[in-house]
Order: sequence, then C-alpha cells, then structure tokens
Amino acid sequence: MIETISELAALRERVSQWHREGLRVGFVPTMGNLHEGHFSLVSLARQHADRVVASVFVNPTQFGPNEDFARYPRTPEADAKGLGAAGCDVMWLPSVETMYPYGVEATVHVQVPAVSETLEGAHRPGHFDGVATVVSRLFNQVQPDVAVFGRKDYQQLAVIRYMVRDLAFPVELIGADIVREANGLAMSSRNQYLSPQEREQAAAIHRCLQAMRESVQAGRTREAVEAQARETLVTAGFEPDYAVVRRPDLTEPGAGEGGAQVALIAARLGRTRLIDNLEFMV
Ligand SMILES: Nc1ncnc2c1ncn2[C@@H]1O[C@H](COP(=O)(O)OP(=O)(O)OP(=O)(O)O)[C@@H](O)[C@H]1O
Ligand SMILES: CC(C)(CO)[C@@H](O)C(=O)[O-]
Ligand code: BAL
Repeated sequence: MIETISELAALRERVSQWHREGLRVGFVPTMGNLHEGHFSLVSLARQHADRVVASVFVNPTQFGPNEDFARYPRTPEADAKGLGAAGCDVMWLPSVETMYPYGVEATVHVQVPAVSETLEGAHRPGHFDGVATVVSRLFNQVQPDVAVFGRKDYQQLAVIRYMVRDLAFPVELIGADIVREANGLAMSSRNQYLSPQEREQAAAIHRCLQAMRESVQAGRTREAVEAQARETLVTAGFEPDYAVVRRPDLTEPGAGEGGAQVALIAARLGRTRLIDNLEFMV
C-alpha cells in the first residue's frame, strides 16, 4: 500500500526509520501526471533500493513567466495509484509553503552555471536554477541513498550530476533509458497537450534524431547535420529551438571526431514544446 505524505516531519520519521533498519532508500523526483516513463524510473529505483519515495511537485521556480505552470496537468490521485502499482512506498506531495518556507521570491537559490546556460538553459532562462534549487531541497527532505532521473531530460541529468559532485550530496545518481510510444514519440506529461493528429506528427522528432545519428556516423559534418535537421523539422511543421549534436558533456564535437555523442532536439508543435535526444557512438 502506498502512503501519501505531505508533512516534512512525517516524511523524516518514515525515512529515518528505514535508515535505522539498515534499508537503502531510492528516490524518483517528478512533477506528477505520471506515465510509463515515470513508472520505469520507479522500477529501476526498486532494483537499487529497498524502499522507494517518489515526489510529485510542480515546481514554480523552474517555469518561465510565459510557460505552462498554471495549466500543467495535476493528477495526484491517479499518480498515487500508478506509483503504488509500480512498487513505490511513499508519494511525497509537499505544498509550495513546505518547499519554499520563505516564499518563492525570497528562496535560497542553487545555481549550476557550468552546465545550465546552453541549449535548454538558453531557451528557458532560469529553468535549471529552479531545477537545481528544488532538487537540492528534495534531496535534503528525502535523504535518499540513490536517485533516478530520466535521460529524456539529458541536460537536467548533467546539471544534477554536477551539483551532486560539487555540493557533495551523498546520493548515487542513476540515469534511466527513454521510454517511447509505439511510434517513437518520447513519453512526456506535455504530450497531453497534443491532439491525436499532433501525436502522430510528433513522432517525426525521433525519426529526425535517428537521421542525425546516421548522418554523423556516415561522416557528414556536424554543421551540415544540424542544418538538415532544422530543415526537416520545419518542413514537418515544427518550430525548432535547437537540433544539435554534442559530446556527452554537451560541448561541441570537433570535425570528424569519434566516440560517444548525443543528438538533442527541442521543438514546438503548435503550443506544445517537446524535447528528445538520442545517444550514439561514432
Ligand atoms: N519518456 C520518459 N522516459 C524516461 N524518463 C522519463 C520520461 N519522461 C519523463 N521522464 C523522467 O521523469 C522524471 C520526471 O519528469 P517530469 O515529471 O518532468 O515528466 P515529463 O513527462 O518529462 O514531463 P514534461 O512533459 O514536463 O517534460 C525526469 O527525470 C524525467 O527525465
Ligand atoms: C526533477 C524535477 C522533478 C524537478 O522539479 C523536474 O525537473 C522533472 O520532473 O524532471
Ligand atoms: N521534465 C523537466 C521539467 C520541465 O520541463 O520543467
């Protein structure tokens, strides 16, 4: 039976009891409106821990003023059911006041400038400050031994890795594979904003990532691959924010460089902004 906890004292009591019993605690942070992608994170956490906590918190500090904070889907009852079925022990459901006791404006910020300013950070100014700020306090609240993040949010995982190392959080990080719909579309809460026709159209992002991988592996220059990808996306009805090839640390690979690389896309389809990526070897 999953337990929903909204008071910090009760969460602390539950987790410290587990730690006293010598149990390893896994943690999956989310913004709720959960789908199979999130549940795969819970399953992975279960493989690495004896007990699993998942948080559901739509974090105001990571949304820009013109973004979808107000309309972001909030479905806590369905989330609790799904988490319970996936093997989660506690759903941590804090209020904004619990998360930000001095208020959102007056909060202590955690910033990770080294990884935050490019790509998503360039298009969503302040986004990763909000993510690092909330994840640092979630780690302090939950005190997990291991935390699982999806590789769909590739740059987010890089930001969290940097923060964990730099601030010496005693948390092991695990990146989970991207879970996709049958047509290749990466699962995402924001897919709910898409019409049935747009859902089909949105699968073009994954096909475009695959084409980018093949072109890089065939020896085309990064610049040519990126230009072609933008053109493909525009032709398919998207407004791309970026379509790029990067090293795993998100720096630009040199001409003809081999090794591990990642193609990343962020693009708007109507009012919906989607991100996806594909890791590959050259
Ligand atoms: N399709 C997926 N496969 C693997 N992990 C995922 C997937 N979708 C989300 N996640 C991971 O779940 C965690 C919580 O993400 P979040 O609640 O923002 O879900 P989301 O579906 O990505 O929502 P959004 O539409 O806001 O991007 C993150 O670590 C994210 O990378
Ligand atoms: C990690 C996270 C839960 C922080 O709000 C969020 O950015 C997300 O859902 O990926
Ligand atoms: N999945 C990352 C959360 C966000 O887009 O704000």
